[in-house]
Amino acid sequence: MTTKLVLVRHGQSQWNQENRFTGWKDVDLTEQGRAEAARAAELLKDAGFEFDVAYTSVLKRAIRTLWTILDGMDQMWIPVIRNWRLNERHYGALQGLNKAETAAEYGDEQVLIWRRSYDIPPPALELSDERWAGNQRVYRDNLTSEQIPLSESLKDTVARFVPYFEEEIAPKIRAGKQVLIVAHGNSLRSLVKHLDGISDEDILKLNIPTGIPLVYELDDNLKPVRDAYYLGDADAAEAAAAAVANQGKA
Ligand SMILES: O=C(O)[C@H](O)COP(=O)(O)O
Repeated sequence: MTTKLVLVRHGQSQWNQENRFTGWKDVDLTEQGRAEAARAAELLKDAGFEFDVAYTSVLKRAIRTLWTILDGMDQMWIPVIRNWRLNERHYGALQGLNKAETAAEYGDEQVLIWRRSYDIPPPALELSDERWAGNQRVYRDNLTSEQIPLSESLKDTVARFVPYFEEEIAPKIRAGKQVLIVAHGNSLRSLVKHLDGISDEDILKLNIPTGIPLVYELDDNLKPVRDAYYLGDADAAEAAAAAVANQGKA
């Protein structure tokens, strides 16, 4: 049996628009981001998707994207599960800084390492930093202090998201349920790495554009039976991914 799994990165957020490192900062969608989510709904509806369950993070840019997609598809009734394990990779002390300005200060190469290396985390937050996620009820009440990151590499993101995917989401897909996951650039990169078996080196080149549904067709072992593909205009998706890559250049 082949089962489809759809991944969507949230639409453009306020800090995407301002080109700032976002991570766990809970910024909302821009008007363009809302339009991207509405367009994703149209593409999914036209392709005939009927979802059984949806997963998202506890960050409003992803939640609102999911709401907009389900609203546009008239499937708002399906179960929605929010979990912090789908959150964006934590960007540590870089959260809030402008990406191009950071590249001008530290160099494009250093910013590429912080953004895309597999196991090198960005500089860590101090526990006393007002940006520390433990100051917010959503994390203080639901995570242990060890689970609240001060910074995360992609490897750290894989370590918190992929086991959740395997334990919670994979059984649903194996049971033939049509699953929608709306998450973030780097939490989705960690899942794509896992599904496609991408090496630690090659994952550096992978960029995921905002608001475009990425479709996997998976066999019973959750191995892709063909390359995953973006719905809609493939050239536009490729150009949008290239634009994401360029955000970290001076
Ligand atoms: O957290 C962020 O800034 C973005 O969601 C992803 O950023 P990146 O493409 O710079 O890793």
